[in-house]
Amino acid sequence: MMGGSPGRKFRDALQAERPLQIAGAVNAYAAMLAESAGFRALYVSGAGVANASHGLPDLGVTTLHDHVEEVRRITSAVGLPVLADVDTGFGGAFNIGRTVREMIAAGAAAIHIEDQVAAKRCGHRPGKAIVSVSEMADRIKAAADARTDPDFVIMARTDAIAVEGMDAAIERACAFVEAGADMIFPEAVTTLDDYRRFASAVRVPVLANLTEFGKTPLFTAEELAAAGVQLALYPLSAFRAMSAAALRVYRAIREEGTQRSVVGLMQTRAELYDILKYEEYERKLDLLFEAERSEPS
Ligand SMILES: C[C@](O)(C(=O)O)[C@H](CC(=O)O)C(=O)O
Ligand SMILES: [Mg+2]
Repeated sequence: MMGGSPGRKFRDALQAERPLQIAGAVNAYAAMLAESAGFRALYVSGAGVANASHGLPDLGVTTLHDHVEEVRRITSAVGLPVLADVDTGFGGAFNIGRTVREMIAAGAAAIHIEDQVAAKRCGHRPGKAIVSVSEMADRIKAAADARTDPDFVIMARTDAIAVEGMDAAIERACAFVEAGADMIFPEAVTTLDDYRRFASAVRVPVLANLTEFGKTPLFTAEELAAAGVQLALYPLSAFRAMSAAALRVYRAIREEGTQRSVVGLMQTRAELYDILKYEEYERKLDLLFEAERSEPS
């Protein structure tokens, strides 16, 4: 187990694996599943917080508190470093400072903050609008200034490719690094060559967002490594799979009057307990009660 602050652990994980694969986890149990599958880092997706926890679209409706709460639940359940999506930072400079402090207190290792206007959209949908380079640079400065742990990672996301094109997006990314961003998340990249261009221009780690049904092809880790990408994000992959499976189960029960045809889709009780370390808890209870019984009254 690597030691240090969550930010340190995230930076160490990046050294241990190229690209560092980061798994989206929509709740604490999903985080445990990802940990058991061997991931070294986790992601709290803004879309995940909105869709999975609140039944809302990813349109800037959720609050700092909603995101922090999700991070806290996950960092309480697993020891892996967590990258948290904070959308546009939840307000002006003071709000962004508060966002960073609250995220550090909740145990996050890193945040990504984007250059969309506050009424943000999913990065893979049309109709995005972005703030000026200087306004976004101010967001980064406010975030970096609020850091209470120097290893806490501030990642700048730019949504500019869809709005202003590749050249402008690369120029922006360079300005954000200048303003203090530790890593860059270019959103909705469409080719490996574009990743290569980003990686060689910014000289800090670049993240590829491999969200399904979006604008970025599902490049492999190997392809991304060859293009100089250092972080590979799978924000909603497990959530999409869980949702499809859940709907099949709900429908089968309604249509067939029994769940028998879909039991094969389910994780068994034994598998669930294995992930939760249920038996360890039971043993602890037994020991506690034994101790109580043997205490003289
Ligand atoms: C990465 C992302 O910001 C998220 O909130 O998970 C989304 C993912 C998605 O909507 O597929 C985004 O790319 O905007
Ligand atoms: Mg998001």
